Amino acid sequence: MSTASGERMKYIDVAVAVIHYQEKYLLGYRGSHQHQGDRYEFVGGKIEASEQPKQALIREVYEEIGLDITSDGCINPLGVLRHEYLDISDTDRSKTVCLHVFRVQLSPDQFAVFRDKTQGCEGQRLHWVSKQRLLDNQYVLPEANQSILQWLRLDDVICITNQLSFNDTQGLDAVTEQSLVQWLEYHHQSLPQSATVYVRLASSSLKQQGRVVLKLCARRTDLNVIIQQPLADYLSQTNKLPVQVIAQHLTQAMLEHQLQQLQHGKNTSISQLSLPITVSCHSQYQIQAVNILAQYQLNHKLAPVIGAYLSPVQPTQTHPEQPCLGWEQFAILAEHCEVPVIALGGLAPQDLATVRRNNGDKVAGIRQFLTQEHQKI
Ligand SMILES: Nc1nc2c([nH]c(=O)n2[C@@H]2O[C@H](COP(=O)(O)OP(=O)(O)OP(=O)(O)O)[C@@H](O)[C@H]2O)c(=O)[nH]1
Repeated sequence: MSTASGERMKYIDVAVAVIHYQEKYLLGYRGSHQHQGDRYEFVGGKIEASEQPKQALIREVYEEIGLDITSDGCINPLGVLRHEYLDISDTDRSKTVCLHVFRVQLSPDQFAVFRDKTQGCEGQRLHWVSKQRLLDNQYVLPEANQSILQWLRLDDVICITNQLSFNDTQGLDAVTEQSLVQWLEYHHQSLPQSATVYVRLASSSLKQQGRVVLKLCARRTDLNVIIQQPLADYLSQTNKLPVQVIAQHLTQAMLEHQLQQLQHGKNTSISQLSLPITVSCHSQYQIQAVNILAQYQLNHKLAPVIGAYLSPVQPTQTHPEQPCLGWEQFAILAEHCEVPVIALGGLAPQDLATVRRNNGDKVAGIRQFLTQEHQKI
């Protein structure tokens, strides 16, 4: 594509492999002559015209490091990122890359063969690095990769709290002291150590909800907490946002509202908080909405969308009659989502491998994620 002044605008699709074995991640190193050179990178390269992203991924991984990822291990999509680079040659005005990012989880046998490799098939340096150091930005990566790190920061397993009912029969919009104590005690006992937890509270005043979240965070300083977006805003405005809060959540209704804003040419009304965003969705239409919102946030350098809960996958104990997606439909919908998909509904933490075989990346739930047997902290 050329502009009136003859400057070219390039657009390239790239397959990117986030290869890891447990908490060790594989990075290559880009030569100084390459675009975004002298930086670490994930293994990957351009998708050819005749290829699907996953085919290109398999080819690139084989060409670059000699690993056949079709035979063993597990591949699942993480998301799609479009990023405009302006740091390029005089003849090109800009270059937009569309990164199709996949998680490639190696089997123990694959890792045993590759753990000592320090050089790829094209002579490039290879490094196995710890997840902690990778996420701490110890390795300078191409600009577009910041979003990938944000995705990886969210835990693989997310607990959701039981609802806490508020009693507004007396027009007080207050949670009874007794039910609050019970709710806190139960979650204090049942949430696993260092869990990532979406604190789901029935609608009530933000003041009431804030009180509950502050009490939970005071008792369990080890938790990583996700709360709904209006509550995050409220706590931030009152300077009370606990440090444990790692993300703000949009319900399906909030997501659709944001989409309407964008369709009417308005900006989203999500606050300027830089807290990453998670969203709930149930249909192809809502996945499109997630993709539009995620790209908008990225283009405007706003808080990134780091995960989409897609539910219900299986029947749940509380709503066995509710129609659910089933794995086949889940896999089709998840494939179209441009941020990592969190499977929810009738699942247990042990289902993570099945989730990943079906294009999801993380697993969430209530009953089977909270355990009374968990050791008291
Ligand atoms: N392989 C890889 N490429 C990435 C990553 N992140 C990212 O923005 N890119 C961009 O995606 C494009 C990948 O192109 P490439 O590696 O096939 O080719 P290249 O531009 O380095 O060299 P070439 O044009 O001589 O083949 C580059 O513009 C690169 O900056 C990443 O983690 N891995």
